[in-house]
Amino acid sequence: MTTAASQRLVIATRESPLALWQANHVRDRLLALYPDMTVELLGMTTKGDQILDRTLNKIGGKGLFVKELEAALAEGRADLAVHSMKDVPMVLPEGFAIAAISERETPYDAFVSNRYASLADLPAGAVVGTSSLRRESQLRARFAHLTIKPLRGNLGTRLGKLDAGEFDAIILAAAGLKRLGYAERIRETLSAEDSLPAPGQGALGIEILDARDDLKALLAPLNHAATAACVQAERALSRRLGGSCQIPLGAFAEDDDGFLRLRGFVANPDGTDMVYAEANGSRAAANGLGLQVADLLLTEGAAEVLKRLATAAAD
Ligand SMILES: NCc1[nH]cc(CCC(=O)O)c1CC(=O)O
Repeated sequence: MTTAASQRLVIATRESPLALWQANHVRDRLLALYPDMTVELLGMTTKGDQILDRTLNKIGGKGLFVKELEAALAEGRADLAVHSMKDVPMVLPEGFAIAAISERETPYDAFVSNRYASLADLPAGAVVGTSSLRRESQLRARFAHLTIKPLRGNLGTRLGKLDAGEFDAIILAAAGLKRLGYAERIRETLSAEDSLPAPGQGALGIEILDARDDLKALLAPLNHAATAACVQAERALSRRLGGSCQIPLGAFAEDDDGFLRLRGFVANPDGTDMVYAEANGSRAAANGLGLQVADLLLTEGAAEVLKRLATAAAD
């Protein structure tokens, strides 16, 4: 058994520029804590990166981005996998754990356009690119006059399609744009009222094999308690509602000195039957808060919305 100081760790990561930025960020933080450690990246291509002509909800959802990385952990080819928490399924496979969630970058969605300064400026028929049912339902609820078209691919690809004139505007996570140095392309940061973020948006998670107690101690300093509690509440809400990217759902928690406010919504993809709920609770009870807001949503109409979505998906 080597000590942490001289340990060699391998981080499994997707090879998109954003994933590599995130893996390098975790490596830098580890090296700052443990200067004598060796940290290497193992780049991998996932199914979610390969299949770009269909929307994620049609090809199996979020799990597509993490399965290959988990296989590398299980086979001992890597010690850690770094993920955007937004891409991590609500239920981890048996034997895996999220050992740390680092401090959140901005959680909000961003409006990006070469022609218009804000969402409210878009004229009738303007074409907005997004493949997220969460973003689409919220846009349609407030701006029924817009045309929503699918947009997939990594960040650079998406900006390229906007620049090629395929869209009047696109909606992206502000966090990814900031990390990759594209902050100046954000024309408007959408508030939580404009576009409630996705569970885990803007937060990074480090996944390990649950049995690796050695890594848990080592990674503990990278965990940010407030972010971890917010993400836990958001994910508990989403999990209770069967959360996946097949459901138009948002969940967003904010931590004010140990006191959480959690907001959630569910709607039809066309923005109708929008159900919204929120509640407050202590950081220590984050999981229960998620379940509480999920139950509020269910009793206020989300149960019917989810049932209709399930029926439609089975057709
Ligand atoms: N769905 C892909 C994805 N996963 C995480 C991010 C952004 C970074 C983050 O939320 O941490 C993005 C891109 C986007 O939604 O624009």
